Amino acid sequence: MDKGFVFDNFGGGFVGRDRNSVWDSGEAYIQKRPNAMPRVTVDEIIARRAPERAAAKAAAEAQALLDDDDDDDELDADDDEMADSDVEKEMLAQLEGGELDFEGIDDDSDASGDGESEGEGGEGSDDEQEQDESAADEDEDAVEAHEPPLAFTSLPSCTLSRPLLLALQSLSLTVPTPIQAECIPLAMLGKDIVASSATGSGKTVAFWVGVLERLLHRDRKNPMTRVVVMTPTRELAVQVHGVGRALARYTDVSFCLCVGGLSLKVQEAELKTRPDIVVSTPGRLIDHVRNTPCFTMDGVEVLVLDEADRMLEEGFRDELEEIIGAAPRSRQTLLFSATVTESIQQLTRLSMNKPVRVKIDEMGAAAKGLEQEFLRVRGDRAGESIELNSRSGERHREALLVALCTRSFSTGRTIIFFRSKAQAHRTKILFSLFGHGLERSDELHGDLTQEQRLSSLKRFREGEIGFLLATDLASRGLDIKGIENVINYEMPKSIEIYLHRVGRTARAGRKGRALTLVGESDRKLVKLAMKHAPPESVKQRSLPAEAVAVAHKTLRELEPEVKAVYQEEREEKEFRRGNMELTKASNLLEHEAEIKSRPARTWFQSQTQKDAAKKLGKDEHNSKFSEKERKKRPHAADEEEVLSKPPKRTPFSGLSRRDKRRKLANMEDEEDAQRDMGLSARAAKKAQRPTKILQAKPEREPRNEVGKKKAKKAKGSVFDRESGIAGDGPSAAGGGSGKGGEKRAGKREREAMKGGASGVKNKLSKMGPKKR
Ligand SMILES: Nc1ncnc2c1ncn2[C@@H]1O[C@H](COP(=O)(O)OP(=O)(O)OP(=O)(O)O)[C@@H](O)[C@H]1O
Repeated sequence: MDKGFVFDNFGGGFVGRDRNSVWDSGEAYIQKRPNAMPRVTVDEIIARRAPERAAAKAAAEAQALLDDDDDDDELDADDDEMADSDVEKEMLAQLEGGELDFEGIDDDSDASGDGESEGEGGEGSDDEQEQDESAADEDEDAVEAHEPPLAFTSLPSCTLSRPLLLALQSLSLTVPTPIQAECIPLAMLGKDIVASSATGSGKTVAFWVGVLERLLHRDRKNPMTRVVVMTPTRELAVQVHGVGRALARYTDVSFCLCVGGLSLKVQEAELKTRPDIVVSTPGRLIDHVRNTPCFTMDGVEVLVLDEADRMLEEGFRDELEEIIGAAPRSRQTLLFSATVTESIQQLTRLSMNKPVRVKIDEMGAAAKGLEQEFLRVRGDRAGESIELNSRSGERHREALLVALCTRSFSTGRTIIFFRSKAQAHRTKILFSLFGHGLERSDELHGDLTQEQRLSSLKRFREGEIGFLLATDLASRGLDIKGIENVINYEMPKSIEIYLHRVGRTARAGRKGRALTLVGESDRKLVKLAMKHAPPESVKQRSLPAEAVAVAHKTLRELEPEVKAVYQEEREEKEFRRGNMELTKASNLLEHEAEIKSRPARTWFQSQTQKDAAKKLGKDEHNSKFSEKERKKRPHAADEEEVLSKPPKRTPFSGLSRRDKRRKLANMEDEEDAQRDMGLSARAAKKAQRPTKILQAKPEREPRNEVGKKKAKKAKGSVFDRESGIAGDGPSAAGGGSGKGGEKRAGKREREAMKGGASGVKNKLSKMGPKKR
């Protein structure tokens, strides 16, 4: 392995301008429904409302001319607005007071903050970046001018086939990255692999080359699906599929992309041709396994899980178990991710064959060219006037974001991550209304149609828009050339999610910048993020108070318009729903016979189960650092401890569903057997009991209610009382706890059973006289 590996200048962006041929937008798989109403976008609604807005603006200006005292208007504002202006004042005071420095981040490293407030410094850093870019471009030209080295010839101990070498060369991939150098030979040998390396280090090529090389030697007379590659998101599947096809362009290997949200029919038709490779998301793959007659996983020789740790999280786990169960045990399994967690270790123990662990970078290390900035959001502390997630707290963040995006993040492409779809959508509305370049933005999250999602991504990668407002749907694997900045609107809930998000920039040896808005409660995660970063790459950013205040004021003025857009969206949605119902009904009337004759599809999960799994997944994804946990462990020495803590083991941990069921059944059988044994022991003892015992009633002391209850519990079984065990002390009769007593008595009974009926007899004969 080349320890001193440095990326050449071609790297960074399978789907960028330079590698357009790799990118397959997945459009071919989109099923066009002629009768379906297209969804209206935020931009369309805003454009439609333009005349209304202009009229409202004109009216407001006219009113302003008539009304001299603007300040009085401000005072008339409702409570909310008062709260906002309070926020503004407080913010200004804090910012002007220079309170923005926070512990945990090197105080010496706030140069960028100073630069920002001076204005020129911020510009300067952008210039530097541009210079870097142009130098990089020049270098590219220079390298293109002379003959490039033959691709991947430096791979130790293996030789790749010519079609693959040619494809690698055509993609300007000449020297294998460390993860590729390690994994390709192992994959070609058919070994199971668990591989991890930093984001943007070339893991996709690492598994594709090994897989494709194996496929070149397949039995062509017997076509079948031999390789299944799975990814957690549809967009990543589209990208991975595109890279695979580009690498296989000089071979006869065939592919099929099977992801949710795209046409089932197109996929079914392709699966009929028995493609060598299927790239899929788990849900859709199960659908095909169950419902597409010609598709089976019986011939699968290689199973690849990209972003494997995510796939093993709640929400995907059950699906994955079903898929793994459907593939032959003799298959080769390859797991790749930048973050390898305990869940992967569990899988390796269960369903992999002596996997080789390849680890290039330290867990928690971000890409080398990444500059990490943190901007403190004041008032996120509990008890302060601006509460986290309160409306005013949210507006404070929005103002900071807008100020950032109109200033130092206004150039280059920026991906902004949000925890919720709702906030991503609201920000899209705000950006579009705000203008000043922010309207060049699109959203990417699960509330959009697949067509819209792919279109957003396409526009972003082609540079049509500068801001992609995304949820964690886009946090893993996406490799888009030219993403210079990542902004985290809020700190994600775990260090893994943080690493994946910021890993969308600074890929393949390029430089990039990630800025995170952090609150007081995020301090520990910030420390964790800094742990593996060189000190000079971590900076604290501040913003001029005036810029934030201006943004705040404008956003507040836009609020009525935001509400109007929401209203239009609601109406639009209702209308679309009605239209859909109508189309459905008319289809049913027109094609009733055909629809009813279709074989019923079977589903892996019902909609309720699906929703529950989705929710669980979401909770697990977002709650690695739940507030509850924080409160419970306020003095935890190191948050990493929490991360590395293995999940609580239950008797069923790590078992497949079938084994779980089997174990449960065995346990139930055992319980039944024990219960039967107990019953027969009791029956045996009963038979041995003297028929009549004449005993004077002991004199009873008066007891209070509690005493009565205790006495009732302490009575134990008839056997205990009569055999005298009860008299041995409170514990013997279960005096302390009725249950405990019963348990102990049960044990004795079992012991007695072990010794057989004679043992019982002996014991009883020993006890009998004592009692009597
Ligand atoms: N051998 C190579 N030489 C130069 N560039 C490469 C090489 N291999 C891959 N790259 C570039 O590295 C970039 C990142 O690759 P890839 O998407 O596979 O990273 P990754 O490790 O899977 O990242 P993530 O963890 O974010 O999924 C790609 O744009 C590709 O162009």
